[in-house]
Amino acid sequence: MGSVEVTIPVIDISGYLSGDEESKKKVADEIREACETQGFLQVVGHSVSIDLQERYLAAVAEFFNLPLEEKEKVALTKSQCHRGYERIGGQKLDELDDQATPDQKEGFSIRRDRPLGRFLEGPNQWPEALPHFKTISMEYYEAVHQLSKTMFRLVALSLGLPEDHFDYFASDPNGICLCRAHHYPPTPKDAAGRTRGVGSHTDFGALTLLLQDSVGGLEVLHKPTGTWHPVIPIKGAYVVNIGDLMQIWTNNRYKSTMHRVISPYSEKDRYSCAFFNDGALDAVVECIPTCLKPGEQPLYAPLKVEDHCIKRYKQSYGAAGTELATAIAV
Ligand SMILES: O=C(O)CCC(=O)C(=O)O
Ligand SMILES: [Fe+2]
Repeated sequence: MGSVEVTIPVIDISGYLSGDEESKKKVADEIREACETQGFLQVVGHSVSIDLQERYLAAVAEFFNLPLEEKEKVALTKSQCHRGYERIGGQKLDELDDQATPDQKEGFSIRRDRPLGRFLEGPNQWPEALPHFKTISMEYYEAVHQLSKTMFRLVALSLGLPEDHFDYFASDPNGICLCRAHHYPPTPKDAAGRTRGVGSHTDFGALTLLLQDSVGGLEVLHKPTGTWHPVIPIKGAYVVNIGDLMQIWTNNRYKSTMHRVISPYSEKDRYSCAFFNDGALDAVVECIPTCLKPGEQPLYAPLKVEDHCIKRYKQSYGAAGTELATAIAV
């Protein structure tokens, strides 16, 4: 695939979690290097157990296996706060091609459960046909949110900032984190490599943690050559990538990289789950002064998370995203 080799670094963070100062520095250095080059890395030696990941992915597979009418009972289109089931083609995430076909994936989104409030704030929807799905999903949500907070701490250290610099954002109890499970149906040989699981996009938030099974298909763009490179699945690992907000904070020092899911030939279904930490609606993201080199100016105006999310939801959900944004504006 092209003549350049792009290897996504695998970083073991157990030394950081042990609290040993030397190891903390080493891990922070590795994170910096990965964020400055490709903006993607894989994390192992973390706090989420393989047992929990496996139980969760098994429950996700059970959910997507339900008859369509059961899944439609908890459809995202019935939610006023963007939670629940998205059928195949519900979202179109392609920033490179206007004519692209909608994404060939189903999704199921959850966030923190709360009363209906502002944009994206409200209750989750749960399938009655699968009573244990709520318990395991929320257990997984809490565990991956915890790891997300850890990753923000590591990113802070990697930028030479106090370790708790992003805590207000990553741990805000009013945060609008999104945990979205995906199902990509098997791809027949004649469609392999051409089926768009997810179109090319960057992630809107600050930092994404993705759990993927062993099927593969996630690819990242190497911008200088325009070539795509696979993120090889590693059992138990999280693919961590920089999102748009972190790119703004760091004035492009940390890269929010285009990625996509191309479906390889497979008789197996692919399952993945992405956790996006977008902070709270009122958070304002702007260039961190120490990320400016002498003589440099901020490349982006300060951005309120709420405005940014409304814009990006409209872009990727079309009419449905617009309805959602209008609903909250009144
Ligand atoms: O399922 C995957 O591997 C990636 C999904 C993704 O990039 C996204 O949901 O933003
Ligand atoms: Fe993504």
